[in-house]
Amino acid sequence: GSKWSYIGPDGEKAWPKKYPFCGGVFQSPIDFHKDILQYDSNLLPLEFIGYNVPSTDQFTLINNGHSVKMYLSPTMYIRNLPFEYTASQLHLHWGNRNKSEGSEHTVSGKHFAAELHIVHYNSEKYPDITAAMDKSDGLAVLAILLEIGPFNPSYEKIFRHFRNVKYKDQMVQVPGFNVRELLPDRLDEYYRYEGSLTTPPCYPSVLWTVFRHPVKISQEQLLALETAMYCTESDDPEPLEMVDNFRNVQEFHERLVFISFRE
Ligand SMILES: NS(=O)(=O)c1c(F)c(F)c(S(=O)(=O)CCO)c(N[C@H]2CCCc3ccccc32)c1F
Ligand SMILES: [Zn+2]
Repeated sequence: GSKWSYIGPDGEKAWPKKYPFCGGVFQSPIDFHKDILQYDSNLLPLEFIGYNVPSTDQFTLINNGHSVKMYLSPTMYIRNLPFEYTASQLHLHWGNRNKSEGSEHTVSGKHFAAELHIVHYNSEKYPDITAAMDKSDGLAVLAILLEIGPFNPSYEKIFRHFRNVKYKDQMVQVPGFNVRELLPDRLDEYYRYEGSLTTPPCYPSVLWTVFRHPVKISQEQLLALETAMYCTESDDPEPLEMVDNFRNVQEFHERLVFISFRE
C-alpha cells in the first residue's frame, strides 16, 4: 500500500524519498497572489456534460486512509479544455476542529476551510486514468474552495454518508445527484495553471482549474467532515483521526497563473 501520510516520519517532507516527483517541478498546491496572476481572455467557462446523474445510479464513496473519495460515472465529462476530460473521482481536503483552514490552494496567503477536488483524465488521448495520470496532458482537476455559511443540501448528499465510511477501506453507495450543484454559480471565473497531483506520486500531470468563488457549507457540516473519519482500519488499536489532509503550498517561481476574470 501507499506508505505516506500528512504527519510524522512519512509526512510531506519525506515524500520525495519514496516519490521523486514530489521533489520535482510544477508542484501543487500553490498560493494565488497578485504578482503571479495574468488575465487571459481566452479562458472560457467550462461545460459539464452528464453531470446530472439520476438517483437510480449510484456513486461509490470510500475511505482510502488519506481522504474520502467518491467514484464518479464515466458518462460525466468536461469540454472547453484543450481536450475532453472524463470524470474519475472526487475527494476532499480539510483541517481539524480547532483550525478549520484545510484548503490546499490559498489566496493571498489565506487558507479556506476545506477544498473539493474533482479529478478528470484526458479521455481523448488515454484509455483510463492509470494511463493518463503520469502524462503532462493527462489530468484535469477542478478545485472548489469551501467556507462556512448556510447549510448546503447538495454537499449533504455526500456528507450524510460519512458515518458509514469512518474507517480505512470502508465504502458505501451514494444515490446519483447533479454533481454540478457542488460547484459555485460563477463557472466563468477561475484560476488556471499547470501543476501536479498534491499527493504521492505527485506527477506533474494536472491542468488545475480553481474556481474564484468559494462555496458555503455550514459549521456543523464542516465539523462532521473534520471529525467523522479515521486513517486507520476499524480494528486498529491506535486509531488515527483523518485531519489536516492537505499539502502545504509549493514554491512557484518564474511562472504565471492565468485568470479568466479582471480583478
Ligand atoms: N489532490 S489530487 O492531486 O487531486 C489527489 C488526491 F489528493 C488524492 F488523495 C488522490 S487518491 O485519493 O487517489 C489517494 C492518492 O492517490 C488522488 N488520486 C488520483 C491520482 C493518483 C492515482 C489516481 C487513480 C485513480 C483516480 C484518481 C487518482 C488525487 F488526484
Ligand atoms: Zn485533492
